Amino acid sequence: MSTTPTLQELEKQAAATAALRWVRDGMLVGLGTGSTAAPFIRALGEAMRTGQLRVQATATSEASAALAREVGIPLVPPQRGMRFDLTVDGADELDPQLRLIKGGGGALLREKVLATASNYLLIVADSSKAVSQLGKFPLPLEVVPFALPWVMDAVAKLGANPVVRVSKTDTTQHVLSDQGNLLVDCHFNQISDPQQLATQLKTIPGLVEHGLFLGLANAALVACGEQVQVLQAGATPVPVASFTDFPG
Ligand SMILES: O=C[C@H](O)[C@H](O)[C@H](O)COP(=O)(O)O
Repeated sequence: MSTTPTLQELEKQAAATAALRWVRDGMLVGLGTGSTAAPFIRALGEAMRTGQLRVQATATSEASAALAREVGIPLVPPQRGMRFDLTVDGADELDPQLRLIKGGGGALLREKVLATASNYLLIVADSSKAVSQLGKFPLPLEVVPFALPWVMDAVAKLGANPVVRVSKTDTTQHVLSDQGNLLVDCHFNQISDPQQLATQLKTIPGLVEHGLFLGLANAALVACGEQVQVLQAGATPVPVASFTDFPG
């Protein structure tokens, strides 16, 4: 039984489909995780099936790798010297400087690894993700289980209310990342200085990674209804149809 898609689902689809314009034949592509990255992976698989594009890819999660295999995108494992021409990923929040909160789907560690190893990080998002200040969305952390109590104490001292992520269907079960680590969602409400917070979080032992992505995104495709705008840090948004500054 098919249901009518919500406006948010249509926006995710529109942003994801527009991202195909950034892909060139022969690229090594990083595949993001989540409900906006997934339609991009499907659209890329379809473009490969019809012979429009040939690419290789690496995925930021087991879920995205499974989807990529399903739609026929060849996957390559991580290796020395590997750089991605393009990574396409979602975000939980993005601000006008293209600073991001990511990790709502628990994939922040692999996502940050690929984002850092990419020549171009393209974010795809529905209109609800664009904010003037980061922090309404709880900041995800990936934490080694042994270190949990001390990490919780340390982030509370930074002004957060930290909550260990549990399964939506069984709240007695902790959600684990693909690496087998815990996820902690830090409720700050607002993050006035993301760079300072990122620096402080990096000093906490056992905190493997945090979901602040600063200075990593090159552009974001944000859909508002059927219109997709290209956002770049410090630049006026332009409609995707008139954007020409592609990578490579
Ligand atoms: O860990 C998950 C990722 O950071 C996602 O890209 C992020 O949570 C956005 O996901 P969605 O596109 O489902 O809103």
